[in-house]
Amino acid sequence: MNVASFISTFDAQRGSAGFDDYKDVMEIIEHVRSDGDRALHDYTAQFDNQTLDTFKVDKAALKDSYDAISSEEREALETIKRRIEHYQKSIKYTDMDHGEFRYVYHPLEKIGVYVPGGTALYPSSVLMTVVPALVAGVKEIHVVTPTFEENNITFAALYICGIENVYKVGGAQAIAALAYGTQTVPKVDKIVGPGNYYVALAKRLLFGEVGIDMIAGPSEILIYVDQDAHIDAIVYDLFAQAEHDANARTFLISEDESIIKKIEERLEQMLANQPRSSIIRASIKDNHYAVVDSQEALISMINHIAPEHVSIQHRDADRIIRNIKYAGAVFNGYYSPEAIGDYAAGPSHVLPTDKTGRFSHGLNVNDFLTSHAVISLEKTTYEDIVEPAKTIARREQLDAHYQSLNIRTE
Ligand SMILES: NC(=O)c1ccc[n+]([C@@H]2O[C@H](COP(=O)([O-])OP(=O)(O)OC[C@H]3O[C@@H](n4cnc5c(N)ncnc54)[C@H](O)[C@@H]3O)[C@@H](O)[C@H]2O)c1
Ligand SMILES: N[C@H](CO)Cc1c[nH]c[nH+]1
Ligand SMILES: [Zn+2]
Repeated sequence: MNVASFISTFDAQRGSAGFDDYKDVMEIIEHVRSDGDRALHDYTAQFDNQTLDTFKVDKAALKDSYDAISSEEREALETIKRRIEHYQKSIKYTDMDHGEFRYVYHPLEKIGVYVPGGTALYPSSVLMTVVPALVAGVKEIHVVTPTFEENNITFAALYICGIENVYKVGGAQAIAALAYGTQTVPKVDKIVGPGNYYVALAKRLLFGEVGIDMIAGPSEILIYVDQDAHIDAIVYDLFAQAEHDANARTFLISEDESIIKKIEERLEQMLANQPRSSIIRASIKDNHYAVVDSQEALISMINHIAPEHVSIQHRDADRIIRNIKYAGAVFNGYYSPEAIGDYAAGPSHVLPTDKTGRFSHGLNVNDFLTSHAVISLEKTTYEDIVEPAKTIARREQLDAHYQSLNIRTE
């Protein structure tokens, strides 16, 4: 497929929700808003097959989970946590004080974190969301997750982060619970974190009632290769995103048609023995690859789709990466596979999907801060800048504005 038809097929197939999906998720949201915990019980039974006495996780259960993981797992979580902390601390804004104007930053008071748990455990998503929030100074963090097994590594990661408020509930109903509050789950100011199609749709619908970080839905990767690509490594890189969800998207691009053919053949062979092969097969569509005839076409394709992950395993990687404007995160070369970013590189793996990278960015410490300007002018500065303000106030025919400015110059 060439680039133009690839882009139009992509746009046509894009998972923008149909009316029925909106209707279903709106119904879930409305039920949670009016019936609180009772609705959470209903949906947890319907979608997660769980009948729970309470959603709130006992603090002791978090500690038990921590005690139950191996020392190797504990060390891995702690090492990754330190790396994420280090990265997030280095990008925290500091106050800029120029004497007259400054911005002040405050951590958000009360946030909700969605940690996915439908088809896999996500302790890495605990670290990638909670650590930036802690670095920002958020004091009250409430975590929802459809993680029901006893002594699990997601709870262990929460314990390591010192999180005490955890609720076993997932999907759109968990987002609605955090947005409106229920008898058990408190209303928060902002919800962050990734999740499947239903979670992403609920965040979309509830934005405004509650703050959201971004649309971080089903995973995506675009991989650009040249003829020297390591075929098996590329197949695993594609599988690694496809295995998250039947709605994940993978794109394989090259100017060399023969390498695409080789990767596609190998992909079929390797799929036979791959765990989660049915999810992978559902996710990898027949038309997920394209042959580009120029790197300019590739770059415009990337900037159009703004994929969650772009992996460039091509001899011209540096030149291409310089020209990418919109993407969740960009991975340069063979030793920067996307999966290292999922766990240990440092930047959060919570990234915008479904083209929303054109206007939003990966989760970071600044998503947990609000800011406001403080303007304090002396008479001389006021007099220096007031005339253009008066001119525009007059032109806007907002007389009180004009008088408010003018009276101070008389
Ligand atoms: N973009 C990112 O930054 C990022 C990061 C990590 C993971 N992810 C994505 O997170 C997702 C994890 O998905 P998951 O499903 O394993 O876990 P999940 O926790 O996101 O979703 C599970 C919940 O979905 C709800 N659900 C399932 N089927 C439903 C239906 N038919 N109707 C209504 N609700 C339904 C259930 O309540 C269940 O608890 C994947 O899509 C993965 O790609 C994205
Ligand atoms: N690739 C996912 C984001 O799309 C993040 C993740 C968590 N664990 C493994 N992978
Ligand atoms: Zn992943």
